[in-house]
Amino acid sequence: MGDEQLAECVKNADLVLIPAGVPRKPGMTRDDLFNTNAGIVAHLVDACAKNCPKAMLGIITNPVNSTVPIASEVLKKNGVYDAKRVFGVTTLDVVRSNTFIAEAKGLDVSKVTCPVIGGHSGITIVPVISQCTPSVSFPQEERAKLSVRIQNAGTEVVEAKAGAGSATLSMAYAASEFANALLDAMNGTVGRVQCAFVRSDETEAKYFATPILLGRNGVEKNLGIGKLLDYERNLVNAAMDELKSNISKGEEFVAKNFK
Ligand SMILES: NC(=O)C1=CN([C@@H]2O[C@H](COP(=O)(O)OP(=O)(O)OC[C@H]3O[C@@H](n4cnc5c(N)ncnc54)[C@H](O)[C@@H]3O)[C@@H](O)[C@H]2O)C=CC1
Ligand SMILES: O=C([O-])CC(=O)C(=O)O
Repeated sequence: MGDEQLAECVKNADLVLIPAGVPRKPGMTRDDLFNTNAGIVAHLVDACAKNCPKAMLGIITNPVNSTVPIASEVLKKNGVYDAKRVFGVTTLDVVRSNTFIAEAKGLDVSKVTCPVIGGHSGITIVPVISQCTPSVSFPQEERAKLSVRIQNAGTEVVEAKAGAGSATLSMAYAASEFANALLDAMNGTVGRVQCAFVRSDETEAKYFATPILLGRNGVEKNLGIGKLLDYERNLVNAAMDELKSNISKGEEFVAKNFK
């Protein structure tokens, strides 16, 4: 797509979802996509900054832990950054958690909500099973197994598709859940909550996914991490180094490549 077409495509948009870029192949981490996808996201967000500066942005392209900081830095360079309007879409981690918990407990998946906090790759994905609604309990060994399966679920799909891509359709489902919740909130529905990877003061990482109360202007309130089990707190601690390094990598990319 040429720049003019792109400008036309996003002109005056209220919400832009960005899933453009390459998906993983077996043996790759999400971070391995950085070299290809960083520039794609920066280019598309730059077009948004110039043609729909007030739009909500939902960044789906991996590595989300880096592409969200990239989007934010590009918006800053354009003088139109509003942290309340930039989201990394991590809903698929919640969809997976809900599904696996419902399967394990014989529950109706549409009635299960399990927050997932942190980031969107491997050990940075932290399912908070202790905060699941309805309340569920697992022996520690089973909780740990389930948490690791949720962390590796994207890789499980990439391996199963054996080079034919990643979880495209479940990502589309998750993105529509996220987008519909945000659109409802933008139109005045009160009480819409989604976990998303946003600018955050919850931890020492500048961006961190937590449940977010959505409103007309995007992030209405960050609902925070809440109470964690020691096991979950250890998962958050274990995520920190990778998360911070993914975030810096995104910021440095924009600092180096965009004047
Ligand atoms: N956040 C999440 O939960 C998830 C994120 N993903 C990520 O989403 C991205 C897309 O994955 P899929 O849809 O499975 O891949 P896909 O290959 O099916 O689709 C990628 C799309 O990006 C477009 N594209 C490629 N280069 C572009 C460019 N320079 N400018 C504009 N568009 C471009 C392609 O034309 C294609 O339509 C990948 O980075 C993947 O890792 C995938 C699943 C879940
Ligand atoms: O794992 C991948 O490469 C795609 C993705 O983000 C997911 O399925 O959650």
